[in-house]
Amino acid sequence: MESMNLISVRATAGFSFQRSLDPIPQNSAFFRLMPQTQMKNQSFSRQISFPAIKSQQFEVKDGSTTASETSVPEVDALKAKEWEVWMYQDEVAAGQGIKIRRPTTGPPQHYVGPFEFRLQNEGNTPRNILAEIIWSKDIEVTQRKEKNPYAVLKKLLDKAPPARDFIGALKKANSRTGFPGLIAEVKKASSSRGVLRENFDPVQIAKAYEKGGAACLSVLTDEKYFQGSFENLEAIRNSGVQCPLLCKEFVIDAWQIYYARIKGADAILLIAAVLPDLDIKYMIKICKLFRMTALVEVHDEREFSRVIEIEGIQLIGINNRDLETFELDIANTKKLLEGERGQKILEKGIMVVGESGLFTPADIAYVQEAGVKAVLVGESLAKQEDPSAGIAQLFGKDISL
Ligand SMILES: O=C(O)c1ccccc1NCC(=O)[C@H](O)[C@H](O)COP(=O)(O)O
Repeated sequence: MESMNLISVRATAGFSFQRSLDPIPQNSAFFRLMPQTQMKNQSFSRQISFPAIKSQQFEVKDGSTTASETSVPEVDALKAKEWEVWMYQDEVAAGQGIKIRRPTTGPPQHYVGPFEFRLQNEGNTPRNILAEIIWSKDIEVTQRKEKNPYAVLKKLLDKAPPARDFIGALKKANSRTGFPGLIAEVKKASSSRGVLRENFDPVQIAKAYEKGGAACLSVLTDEKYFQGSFENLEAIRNSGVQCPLLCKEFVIDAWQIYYARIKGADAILLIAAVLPDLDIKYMIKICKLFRMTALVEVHDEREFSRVIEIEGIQLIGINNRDLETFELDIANTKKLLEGERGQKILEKGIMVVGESGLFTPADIAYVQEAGVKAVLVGESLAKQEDPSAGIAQLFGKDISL
C-alpha cells in the first residue's frame, strides 16, 4: 500500500456494519476520500465496529468491489463508531446535495487505525459563514432547550394566538396590487453587510411596513449574526400589527418551530442547504399541526429539484444570495424557474417567493416576470429613513390600501 495513513482513513470511512458487505456506492465518502489515481485495481481494508471489531478487505477492480471480512484484535471501538456515524450522516447529507455539515457527531480527532490526527476543515471547523452560523445555532438551541424543554413549550402552545394565513395574505396582496405580495423584513444587521440601521425600533418599523402595503413581515430572530431576537417577534405580534409573521431563523431542530409558534410566528423558514429531506418532511408536518406555513428556501437547481418533490410544500423561496459566498444575483430566480421546474411549480400550485437583492422597481419586475408571486425584501427597506415611503419607492408605486 502506498500510504498507510490514507488507507487507514479509507478503512474507517463511513459504512455502518449492517451495510458492511453491500457494494460500495462509487459516490460515497469512502471513494471521495480516495484519490482518483488510486481507485482502480486496488485492494484495501477498513475496520468496522460493534458488536465485534472486524476488518473488511476490499478488492476494487475497474470500479467494482468485492469484500471479505475477518475479526481483528480489539481497538478503540467508541472512536471508530463515532467516526463511522459521523461519516455516514455526512454521506447521506452530501448525497442530497447538502453542503452544510452539522457539528454534532464529528469527532475532533480522526481515528485512523493506530493513529489519530486532526484534519483542518474536515469535521472540526466550519467551512463557511453559513456553516459557522449553523454550528453556533446548534449550541444555542441545546442551551435554549435546557431552559425550555418540550414539556414546558407544549403547555404554552395552547395559550399562543392562532396562526394567521401567511400564503392567503400574499395571494390577496398579489391580486389587489398586481405586484408580488411583499414580505418586508425587520432586519437590523446581517453577517454580510453589518449594521443596516442604527436606530432600530422593530415595532415601529413593522407598523410602518404594514402601513406601506406589506402583506407579511419577516422577523429575524438570530441574535449573534443578525442582531435579531424572539423578543422582537413577540413584541411585533403583541403590537396590534395584523400582517402574518415569518420567523426568520436558522432552523435545525423541530424545537425551534414550537418556540417560534409560542412567540407568535405564523410561518417559519426551512433552509434546504441545511436540512435533509427527512427533516423538511417532518418539520412540514409539525407546521401543519400548528397551522403554520413553511417557507422552504433553496438556492440552486439541486435544492429546488429536491424540495419540489416533497409532499405538502406550498411555499418555496428562491434565495438570490449564495449563503456560502454572499454573492447576490437576481438572475438566480429566473434560472431556477425556467423549463421543467417552473412547469412543475405551476402544476403543483406552489407559490414562489423571490428573496434577497431586490432594490428597484426593475428588480421587482424582473422576478415577477420570472414567475414569483411574492418577494422578500430586507436591506433596501431597512436602510430607508421612512420605511413606508421605501416600499413605494421599491415598487415604483404606492401599494398601500
Ligand atoms: O443577509 C445576509 O447577509 C445573510 C447572510 C447569511 C445568511 C443569511 C443571510 N440573509 C438571510 C436572508 O435570506 C435575507 O435576510 C433576506 O432574503 C433579505 O435579503 P436582502 O433583501 O438582500 O436583505
